[in-house]
Amino acid sequence: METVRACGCKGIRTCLICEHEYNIIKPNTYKELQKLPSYVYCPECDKAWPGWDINLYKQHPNHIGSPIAYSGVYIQQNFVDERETKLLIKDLDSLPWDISQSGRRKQNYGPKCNFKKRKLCLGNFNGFPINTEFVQKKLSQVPLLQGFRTIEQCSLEYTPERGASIDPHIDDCWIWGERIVTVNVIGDSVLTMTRYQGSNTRYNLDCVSTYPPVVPQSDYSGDDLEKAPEDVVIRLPMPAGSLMVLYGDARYNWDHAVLREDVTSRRVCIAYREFTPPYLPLGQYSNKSEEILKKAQNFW
Ligand SMILES: O=C(O)CCC(=O)C(=O)O
Ligand SMILES: [Fe+2]
Repeated sequence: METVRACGCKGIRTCLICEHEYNIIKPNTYKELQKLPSYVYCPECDKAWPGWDINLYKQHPNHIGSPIAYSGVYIQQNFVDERETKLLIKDLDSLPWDISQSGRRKQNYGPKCNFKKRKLCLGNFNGFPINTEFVQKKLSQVPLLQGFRTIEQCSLEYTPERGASIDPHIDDCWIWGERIVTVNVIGDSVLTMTRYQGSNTRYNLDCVSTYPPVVPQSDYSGDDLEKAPEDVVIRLPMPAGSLMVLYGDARYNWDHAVLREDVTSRRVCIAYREFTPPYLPLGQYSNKSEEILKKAQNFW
């Protein structure tokens, strides 16, 4: 699909709008993944239980079946309350939304990054909207996020009308640090995890071995639990108001995706990213990031 599309999709990315306009038929990832063994992660017991329906996590502590361990995910429910959610949505919607790919809209505040050439520049980055400052303050209170310095904040909007989704991917590993933070503002949804099978050259994964981990690697391997099959799907709940952090194994060894079928009402989340160690103060490339880190302290 090389046609320039008004919806914002390019190449292999599609949404309902361009699929209808250009009669694009795509394999149904949701249906395909449903054929595999699947587990639903429970934030309360930090284990994944057999099943597909995301509501299964709500059965805690009365889960059914044999759980498996799933490492590298932290979910804090009710991270933002109803009053904060209402304020946040009103304030985000008072700022312009840009169209993005696969039916999403976004509000991106951060430096310009060329992932292919591994080049970073300030662009027009001037910090973050003042009305979102309280969220960053709350993030700084989370023990797992000690030392997290936000350098990119990106609001994302998904609607069922546009059939919005995000294809399975790993976030870039040259510039974006270990902890991938998402604040789910409205619209319960699901992050679907599948094992990454591709090469080390994609997503700049080859950079990971060149810097130290930020989150200490735990020695707990879930030894007492059953092992996950190779071809497995792990479903992570993203209820409205919750905080999610991906790190370690879940961050680097698994693709994450938001499937169209899991967007049943308007969903808005805010994604936060930090620099990799070489771009932090004292890092090898700190001279390239100094100005950006300064701008990132600003709220306008
Ligand atoms: O919408 C989400 O929760 C995931 C977004 C995402 O994976 C990304 O922006 O890289
Ligand atoms: Fe991502």
